[in-house]
Amino acid sequence: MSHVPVLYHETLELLAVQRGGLYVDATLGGAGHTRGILERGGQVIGFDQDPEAIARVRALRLDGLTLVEGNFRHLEAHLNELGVAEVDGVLADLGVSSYHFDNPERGFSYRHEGPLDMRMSGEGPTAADVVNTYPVEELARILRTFGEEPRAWRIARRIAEVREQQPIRTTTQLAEVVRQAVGWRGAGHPARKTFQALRIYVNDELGALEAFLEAAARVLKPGGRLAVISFHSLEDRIVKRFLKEDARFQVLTKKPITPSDAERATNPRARSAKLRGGVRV
Ligand SMILES: C[S@@+](CC[C@H](N)C(=O)[O-])C[C@H]1O[C@@H](n2cnc3c(N)ncnc32)[C@H](O)[C@@H]1O
Repeated sequence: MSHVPVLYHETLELLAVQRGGLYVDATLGGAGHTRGILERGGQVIGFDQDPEAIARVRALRLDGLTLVEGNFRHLEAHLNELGVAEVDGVLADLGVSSYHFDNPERGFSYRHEGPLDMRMSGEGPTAADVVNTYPVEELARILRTFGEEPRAWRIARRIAEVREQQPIRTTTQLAEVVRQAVGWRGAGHPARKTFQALRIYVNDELGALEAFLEAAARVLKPGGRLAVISFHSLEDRIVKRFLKEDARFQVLTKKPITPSDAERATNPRARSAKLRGGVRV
């Protein structure tokens, strides 16, 4: 298993890494982008809420990297604990990594049989808890809001029927319930949006992103840069609006930077990536 960093050169260029500068990588993952910052002479404080990701990167023993196991929504508090008041750049490459998708035990993929978990941090309610205990109206709202799933009601009702008989415990069980509810017409698995919705909800990804952007604005030095890679329209909308409307930033990306044809061809995970950046004024 490995994770190929998305928009690698574009992100490092946008961050304008300076030798001796201090950077936050809010989403370490496999430390792909972090290695690039370190190679350019920057120091990195790297966050990940997933203990497995932190352990993997710790084993790499990278010079110049300080590790923080925690949610990036608490960026400012963690930096305070480290005695750091301001930094030269902040990067976030949002969502889950290939390590998550490729490990069936984490429950992120409808393609592999595994427990219906989806928690990045391993704490709090699982996707199975949500699917098996939430009222049908609330399930439908989650699928509509976080999956932009037009057939949310139909799927939620089918989930409610099935769980009356027995709880839905695995990824492929849920994928099959969704297929029963809506059929399989177009390209792509019919459960894709349902899985996206549950993942975003279980990890409160949008709430964390909003808190993170606010914190980034407070910890960046004037002239410091913020770079964010998002993978779906809900998070991209939040990043775009924040950079445009917050007077503390000047937008560096009028249009988002997207992967080249070559990157799309070699890394399917990159296909929906959008990179946006701003400079702290
Ligand atoms: C797309 S991967 C990052 C990959 C990394 N840029 C690389 O090149 O190897 C996102 C990582 O961020 C972590 N993550 C997602 N949301 C987070 C949050 N709110 N706080 C801390 N870490 C988070 C995930 O656990 C995952 O390891």
